[in-house]
Amino acid sequence: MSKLPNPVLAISGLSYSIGNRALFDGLELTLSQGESASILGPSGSGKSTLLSLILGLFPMDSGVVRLDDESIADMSISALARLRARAIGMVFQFGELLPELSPQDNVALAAMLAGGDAAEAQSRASDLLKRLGVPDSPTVETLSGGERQRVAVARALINKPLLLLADEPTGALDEENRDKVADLLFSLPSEQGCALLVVTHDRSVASRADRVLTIAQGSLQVAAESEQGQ
Ligand SMILES: Nc1ncnc2c1ncn2[C@@H]1O[C@H](COP(=O)(O)OP(=O)(O)OP(=O)(O)O)[C@@H](O)[C@H]1O
Repeated sequence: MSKLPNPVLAISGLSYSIGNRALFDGLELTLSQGESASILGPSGSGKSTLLSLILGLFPMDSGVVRLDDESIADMSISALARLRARAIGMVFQFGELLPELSPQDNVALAAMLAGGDAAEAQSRASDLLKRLGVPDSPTVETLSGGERQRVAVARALINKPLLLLADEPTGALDEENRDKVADLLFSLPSEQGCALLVVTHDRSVASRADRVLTIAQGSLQVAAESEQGQ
């Protein structure tokens, strides 16, 4: 029997407090390539903080976060930055694109910053945007919200990440664009072989994931069906 690959993300015993409030207390989460999970939760429950801890943006109080089998707490800042660039793609609520650049330049820039060749980056960006159905435009400012968010997804994918993190990726979209972007995101684990972790308030988005989780008593629990909107 062939050996299963190690998980892309493995969190064990993660604890983190802000002041005297324990946001996480022994939180566990494992995600492998091809899998998706969503985290639902009210405002302030710690969803964005969890993503920041996974990215190693600030230190946890205790526990272990392993990305592509490397423990991030044991890494230097520069090694962690390289691991992030190589292994993680990130989609934010408002896209966070550079408004004066074209869709293609927004996407290609992410590949060039990761050390890719400029001509190859442009060609891959153009292919990816075509596949995601984004029209050409001199700047991203003239695109619709849904189109801009698809540019953000293309930018997150250009370096072929093992793990895609999305923080309220549909929070700024109307219902039609929300559904298109959610369909696209949740098609990626099987099409691209990445793992996907989405944090959202939106049950209809969350329910597309293989596992729908919620933060309760400092850890992740499977969300009740009533919470999942099913
Ligand atoms: N730097 C900080 N200093 C103090 N409190 C903070 C800080 N960052 C976050 N918090 C608090 O930690 C809690 C979790 O915040 P977080 O942004 O992770 O929640 P969230 O679930 O993502 O919320 P939302 O859905 O509104 O984005 C909140 O109560 C927030 O006020």
